[in-house]
Amino acid sequence: MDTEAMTSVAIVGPGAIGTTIAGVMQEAGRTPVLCGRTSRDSLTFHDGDRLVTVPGPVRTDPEQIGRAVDIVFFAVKATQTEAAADWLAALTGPETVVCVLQNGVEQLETVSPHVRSGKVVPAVVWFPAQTQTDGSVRLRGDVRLSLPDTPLSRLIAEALRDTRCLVELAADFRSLAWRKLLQNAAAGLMALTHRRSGMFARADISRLTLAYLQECLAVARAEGAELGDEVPQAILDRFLASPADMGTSILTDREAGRPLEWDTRNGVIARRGRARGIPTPISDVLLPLLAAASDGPG
Ligand SMILES: NC(=O)C1=CN([C@@H]2O[C@H](COP(=O)(O)OP(=O)(O)OC[C@H]3O[C@@H](n4cnc5c(N)ncnc54)[C@H](OP(=O)(O)O)[C@@H]3O)[C@@H](O)[C@H]2O)C=CC1
Ligand SMILES: CC(C)(CO)C(=O)C(=O)O
Repeated sequence: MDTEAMTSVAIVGPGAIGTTIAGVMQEAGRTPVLCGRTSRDSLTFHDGDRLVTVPGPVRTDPEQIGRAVDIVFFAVKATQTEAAADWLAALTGPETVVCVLQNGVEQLETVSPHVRSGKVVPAVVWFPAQTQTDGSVRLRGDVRLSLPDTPLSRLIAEALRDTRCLVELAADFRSLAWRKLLQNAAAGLMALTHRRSGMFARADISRLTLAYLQECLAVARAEGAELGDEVPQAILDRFLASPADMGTSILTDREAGRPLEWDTRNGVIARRGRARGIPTPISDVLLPLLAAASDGPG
């Protein structure tokens, strides 16, 4: 994998995040192989200024994949990892590197068992993107990823070189990943209320968010994340500074009646807290509500 020209790239999960990464590669003159669940001729994303079309087709049958690629961006929801595992089997060989574009702190545990090379790079995805009713993707921020500072991550950064996706190699990836998880955990409140960022301006929601983030922070620190006392307020301030109509991918799923990534984004706090003897009373109330909003009878 010495030169850019030789690097073959596939995107599994051409949704909001997968389409954005396909789009930035397309802008730089590199068209990835698109692998999804729904057959489509092309993908489109726009950011207000630019509209980018990525030629397809979106392939839907892993058995039609003839050979392994160099790099896979794996961007299905965490709830869809098992169902998409056949793509990983078809696309990966001994040298393939899989970069997991999912929220959470457990990508290595959940995705590695499906990757024969064992070469898996977790990512923190910082940008908001949302699929619109016409199937196009709306990008609402600068395209930015953080990866652990390792040789495998440098191959991913190289594949995205000269695109508008900023790739940061983080010395303390664990802390960054937990910082992002805390943001996602708080965003889970939007899925419960069916409201967008504007709701954080309510005094009662602000108080609940801060109390919940304190609980999450205690667990994150016990897990080895180095996060300061200012983090809960900084996360709340970020929601307050966002456009009032800014949503989150778990709210998009809630509105579409799809399964929610509640365990990956919120359940993990209670699970890890329990394992470390840290009480999580707020999670203990929120989790059954998120779980019931996602799965099961009624
Ligand atoms: N959206 C955002 O702003 C952000 C999302 N994230 C995280 O990124 C990850 C991806 O989220 P997002 O892009 O929003 O999710 P989307 O639901 O928009 O995209 C998921 C894509 O995966 C496809 N898919 C589902 N099952 C399979 C399968 N078995 N095989 C192949 N493709 C499949 C879906 O197909 P179909 O179209 O048929 O449903 C869809 O195209 C999540 O972990 C999320 O939390 C992180 C930061 C920001
Ligand atoms: C964009 C962001 C940060 C909002 O919570 C996110 O991670 C998501 O939508 O899943």
